Amino acid sequence: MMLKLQTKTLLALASVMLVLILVITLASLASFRDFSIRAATEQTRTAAEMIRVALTESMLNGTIHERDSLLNRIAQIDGLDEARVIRGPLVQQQFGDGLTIEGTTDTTDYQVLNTGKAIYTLMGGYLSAEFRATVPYIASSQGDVNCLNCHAVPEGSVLGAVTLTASVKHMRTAALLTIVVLVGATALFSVISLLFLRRLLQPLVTTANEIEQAVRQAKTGDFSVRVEQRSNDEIGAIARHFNSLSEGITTKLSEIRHNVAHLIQSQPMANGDLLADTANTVSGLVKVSQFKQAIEEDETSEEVYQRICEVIQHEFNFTSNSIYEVDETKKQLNVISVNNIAQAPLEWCNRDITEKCTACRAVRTGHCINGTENTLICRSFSNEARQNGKFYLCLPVIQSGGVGSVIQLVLEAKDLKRAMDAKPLIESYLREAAPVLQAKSLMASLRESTLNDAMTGLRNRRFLEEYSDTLVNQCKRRGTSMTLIMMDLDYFKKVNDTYGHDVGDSILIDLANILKAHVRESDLVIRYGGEEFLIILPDTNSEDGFLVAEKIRKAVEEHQFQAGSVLINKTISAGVADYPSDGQAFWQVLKYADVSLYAAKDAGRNQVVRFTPELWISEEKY
Ligand SMILES: Nc1nc2c(ncn2[C@@H]2O[C@H](COP(=O)(O)OP(=O)(O)OP(=O)(O)O)[C@@H](O)[C@H]2O)c(=O)[nH]1
Repeated sequence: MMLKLQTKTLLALASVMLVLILVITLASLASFRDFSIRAATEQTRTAAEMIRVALTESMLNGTIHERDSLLNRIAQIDGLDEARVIRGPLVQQQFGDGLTIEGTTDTTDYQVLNTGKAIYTLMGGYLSAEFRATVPYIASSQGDVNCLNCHAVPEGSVLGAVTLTASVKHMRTAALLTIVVLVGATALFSVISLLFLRRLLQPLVTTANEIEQAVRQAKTGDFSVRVEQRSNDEIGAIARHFNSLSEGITTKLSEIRHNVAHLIQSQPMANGDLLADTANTVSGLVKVSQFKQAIEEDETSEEVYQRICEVIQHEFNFTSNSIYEVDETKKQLNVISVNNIAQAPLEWCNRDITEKCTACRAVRTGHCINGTENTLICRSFSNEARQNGKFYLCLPVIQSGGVGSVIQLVLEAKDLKRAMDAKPLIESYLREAAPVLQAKSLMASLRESTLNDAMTGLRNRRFLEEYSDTLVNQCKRRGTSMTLIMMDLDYFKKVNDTYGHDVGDSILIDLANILKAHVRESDLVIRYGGEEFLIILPDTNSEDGFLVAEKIRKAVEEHQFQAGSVLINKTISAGVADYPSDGQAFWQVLKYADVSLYAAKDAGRNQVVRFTPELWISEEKY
């Protein structure tokens, strides 16, 4: 059980006071007892001396036989209760037993007669009111009267003793009275002190209780509780400072909250704990900023999407999700990832969204599609998923005013609240990702454009420079060969000269289409120079490659090109070389294909020549 501050202080003070009273009582008792004994000792010693003098005088005067009445008179002295003389053995020997009362009565008498030392004692215990003194009379030849004149005893021997009893009752009464007064005064002082202290502690205790209450509330994020300022002393100052601290925290937190709301464009999550909520949201924003830094340094949009996946999975713990991207034509949706797996098959939406991107409601409207309450809001959400109790939240990523991609969270009933709470922060991530994704895709298409030939749409020589290593590595990895076909239009100059460059251009475009139409999707058609084209056939040996080249040659020969208002026929010549059987270096094989092309030209054109080592007569090394 926790003792309150006030109770503890009052208990401590009460204990101190009790001990003080006890000490005062005991000290008073001890000192009064000591004083009583001293006073009674002095009194009885004086009385004993008087009796001795009186007895000596009686002996000298010959009235010793009247000593009985002398002792009775002495016993009448105020404060003395009894005076009794005891005759010692030597005196008894000399003068007989004496009076009956002069015999020894108790051990104290014997002890005094034997030792010659006086005994002073309180009779009957510590608080007794009766004091007894048994004082010996010692034979001495010194002083006024020589005892040895009358007593036939040796010097220093014990003649007898006198036992006196005196009442110390009046002293005890006085002592008890004093103690009562002292204790009473101390008790009164204690009570007054306790009351005063209680009054003094009251504001401190009340303020402390209120602060404790306010701190308790503050721990739950509620800083609205204020403490009443009851005085102008330090306690009042504590209350005042506490209030201004709470005020400051509330204001600053509200300010932070306001700024955070501005940043995430929504009210931050609020579970009632202002501090914890704000801290959570701020740390969420810090992560958003770190995310932004990371994606800016990423190279491709794929890496950015990968990071979005990681955030959704690890930061927000939504494992079922999809990411879709609107393609360049703005007509289709590409699946970027499903459940964090890149380019996985569609799982949560119908196929129609990939064929027509406006089938996706998020793409069509550019708004967040909240399928957490009504899963029928988007018809493209998979029926199967709906029947399996799945919900969804689709967040569009807006780029240049249009939807660039869509992040879809697929949820179970237990995740709905969590998803709605997380939505503003996820949207913050997406807002940061949007311009970066746009920049990456612009960069990619820019880069793509530098690798393509603008007129024919074919890859260009620059692409070949970048891609040749990949092609070679693929061949090595798969253990296959690839065929390079270098081809050139025959007498193309004539076309330009006769029909003009525009006709020449259109013939080149037509030729590019013929070439593309006669190779596989995986083959590469490159505009290598003006009217020179290179076809790369991966995983193809030179025999098959030769057949492809021949097929193309034939197709061109049979094709009629539009030259202004007339149709004309054109032919091509081609040289075929094979990597790696003709050469170990890509550019060497390319040169061999070129050499073969020129051999075809030399042989009369409109033909395909397969490279043979005899064709290579140059000393030039690669
Ligand atoms: N219209 C047009 N002509 C081009 C283009 N690139 C190159 N040429 C022309 O193609 C012609 C090539 O001529 P030549 O190298 O003499 O070859 P050719 O006339 O085809 O004769 P052979 O190759 O020997 O059969 C030149 O007149 C170039 O100007 C282009 O993009 N458009």
